[in-house]
Amino acid sequence: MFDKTLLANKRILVTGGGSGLGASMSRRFAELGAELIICGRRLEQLEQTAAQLRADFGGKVSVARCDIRDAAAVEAMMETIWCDGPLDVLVNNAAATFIAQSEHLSARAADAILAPTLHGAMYCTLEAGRRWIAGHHKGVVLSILSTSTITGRAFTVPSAMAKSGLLAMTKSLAVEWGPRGIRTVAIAPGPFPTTGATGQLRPETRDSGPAAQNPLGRVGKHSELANLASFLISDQAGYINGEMVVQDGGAHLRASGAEDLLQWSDAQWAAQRAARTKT
Ligand SMILES: CCC/C=C/C(=O)SCCNC(=O)CCNC(=O)[C@H](O)C(C)(C)COP(=O)([O-])OP(=O)([O-])OC[C@H]1O[C@@H](n2cnc3c(N)ncnc32)[C@H](O)[C@@H]1OP(=O)([O-])[O-]
Ligand SMILES: NC(=O)C1=CN([C@@H]2O[C@H](COP(=O)(O)OP(=O)(O)OC[C@H]3O[C@@H](n4cnc5c(N)ncnc54)[C@H](OP(=O)(O)O)[C@@H]3O)[C@@H](O)[C@H]2O)C=CC1
Repeated sequence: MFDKTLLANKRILVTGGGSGLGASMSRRFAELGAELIICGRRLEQLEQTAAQLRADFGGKVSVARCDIRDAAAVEAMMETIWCDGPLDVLVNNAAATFIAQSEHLSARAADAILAPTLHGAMYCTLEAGRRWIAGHHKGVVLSILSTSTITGRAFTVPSAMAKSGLLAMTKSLAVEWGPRGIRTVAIAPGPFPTTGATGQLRPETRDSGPAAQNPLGRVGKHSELANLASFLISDQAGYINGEMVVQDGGAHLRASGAEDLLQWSDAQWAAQRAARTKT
């Protein structure tokens, strides 16, 4: 659907690019000619994904082991990246969440979600943005958000708060950094099955499937999200700034996606907490 050179000469950092939707986006970006850097905490996972991309598309793919909760580590990663030249695109994809009754969230539990999802993405954005501005280089920040930014979402409140904060960042920086040649854009995905999302959000005891709840009767395909992301970061989308594009089959127009959990009994929630304690 795109010219095979859509992203040629683009140097792109994808946080959490070793697995899940980050890996699927990275795959499409590589196919469209981009040079990639993928970061995450699990080096082996990153190396495996990078090796596959190199084998399939032959382009340059590097890995950076980085926990984005650590501001100093993010700064060091950006320094290393910029040694070889500026980035053109940052994709804020890495995030964390889990389902929990909010009254049972400890401060550490809330921070476990806010730290990577909100703070980590902001550290990455600031480190890239200040370098783009200093070097008079154009840039794009694409953040992967959620429809919880529109509906709110029960039982994943820290995630909904973090994603809403990043939407505010996207809109605010569009105005502040637009004149410096930096675009900020976002995608709000609906349900796209990944090991991370399924493991954190859909325990076997949760019976209501997202496909059945969706107006289109299905979950999203990774290729659909990867194509939208490719367009938004490309020069073809050069006049889109400060926007979040929803890609959920219309699901949020019907429900926030947590309504089934309102039916859970305290005993079910206790079992959910106990299952977490055992792992
Ligand atoms: C909503 C749709 C949009 C978003 C979708 C996605 O993001 S999909 C992507 C989804 N992908 C991912 O999420 C992938 C990334 N996920 C991760 O890196 C990890 O799973 C983590 C950071 C979420 C938790 O790391 P960890 O287990 O090493 O954490 P830790 O040992 O450091 O504990 C810190 C505190 O948190 C507490 N706590 C932890 N889990 C639970 C729970 N299930 N239940 C309750 N509480 C929990 C734990 O008890 C502790 O508090 P305490 O007891 O000390 O007061
Ligand atoms: N899948 C879905 O249905 C939906 C997903 N989203 C959003 O899409 C994005 C991708 O989700 P998905 O692919 O499902 O999630 P996954 O859990 O599959 O992937 C998360 C990625 O983030 C990385 N990561 C997590 N914490 C850190 C950290 N502290 N530092 C660096 N990297 C980190 C992980 O790598 P590692 O563990 O090696 O660090 C992993 O590669 C997220 O922003 C999510 O909120 C939004 C709505 C729905």
